[in-house]
Amino acid sequence: MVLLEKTVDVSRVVQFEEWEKLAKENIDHNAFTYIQSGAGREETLRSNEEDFRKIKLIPRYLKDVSNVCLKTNILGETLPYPFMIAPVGMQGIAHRDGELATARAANALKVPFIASTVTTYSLEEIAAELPDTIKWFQLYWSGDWEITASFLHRAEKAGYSAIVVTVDTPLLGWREKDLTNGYSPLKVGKGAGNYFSDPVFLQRLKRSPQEDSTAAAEEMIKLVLEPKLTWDDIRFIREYTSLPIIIKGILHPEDAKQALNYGVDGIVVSNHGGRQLDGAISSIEALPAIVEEIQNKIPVLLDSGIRSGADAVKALTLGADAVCLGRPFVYGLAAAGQEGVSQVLQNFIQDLKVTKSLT
Ligand SMILES: Cc1cc2nc3c(=O)[nH]c(=O)nc-3n(C[C@H](O)[C@H](O)[C@H](O)COP(=O)(O)O)c2cc1C
Ligand SMILES: O=C(O)C(=O)c1ccccc1
Repeated sequence: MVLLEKTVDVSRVVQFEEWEKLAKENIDHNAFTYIQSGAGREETLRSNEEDFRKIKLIPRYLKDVSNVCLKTNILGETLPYPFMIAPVGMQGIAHRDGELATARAANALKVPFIASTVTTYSLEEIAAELPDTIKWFQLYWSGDWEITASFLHRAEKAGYSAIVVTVDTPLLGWREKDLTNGYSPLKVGKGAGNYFSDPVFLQRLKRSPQEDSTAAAEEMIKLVLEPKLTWDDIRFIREYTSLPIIIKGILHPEDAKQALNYGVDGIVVSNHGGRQLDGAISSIEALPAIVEEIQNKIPVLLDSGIRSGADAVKALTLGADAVCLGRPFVYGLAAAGQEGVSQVLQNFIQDLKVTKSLT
């Protein structure tokens, strides 16, 4: 029997809310809720969008905008647009082809892709879909040094050109809706692409994932996040990789200063899309003080709440070098796979062009 997937024509889908609606209609309820929801009372999730609305643009005119340039430079590489794909794990919950579909769409538009540690597919399989664009690897720095070293080695070998260390997740946020649903994509093996293909991890197991996938997933969950880590542990990563290190999840100017003290190569101002500390400041509100602290010494990226070209322009104007897209592309993926991601990215690019021209 041939199963016909519902195909949606997304060529005229533009609004974030419309993508969100299509995603909701298209995928499992618990998976959708996992993607959409935030931690606690979702105050930070809401602030991320609301705080963009509080910032107003004051345009300047008569400045020949027949040829606006959207390019940006980060770590010595030129990006055609100031957009990147944020590291989002477990994309297999949104679409069968998961990160592979997203990577194909990003690659075609030369939008850089940040692969998560907890992807459905392995970092090598994802890298193979990204021959024409920048790829970075996001590390969930396991307390198991050997596995961490193995991931760093694999990422370097597969052609990733920077390591993004996420620091806002020493443990998972208090996500009330997922707790109510009893839903965890890791438990059902959707984030195991890298662990289940890792020689060091496989050695640790009594029974292989083929023999007992539930037990293997449980072993993996024990390893993914490590609450003991401190700034000094950054040195370990420095020792094990020659790639640039970018710290993701900075909200306090003092932590931006620490990043400089520890010699990291870039930061991402982020509250993890409101999924970690509820009550945390929005990324866009946190940005100016951090930019002030960094003084252009290293690139500053931002994510959490980017829904339009105007949001991107606000972040760029306040000093970000580029912004990362999270839920918008995930909804595109859930709505229509590679096509959906591609359409979301093209909308962002066109919207940014118009918005930049008008400012
Ligand atoms: C379903 C989902 C999974 C995510 N997984 C990761 C991850 O594995 N690693 C990481 O650093 N951030 C992860 N994030 C956070 C994103 O990288 C990004 O910070 C966030 O989505 C930005 O907020 P926005 O979606 O509201 O734009 C995830 C976000 C979502 C929605
Ligand atoms: O869902 C997330 O936001 C996320 O980053 C994550 C990280 C580790 C395990 C599960 C989810």
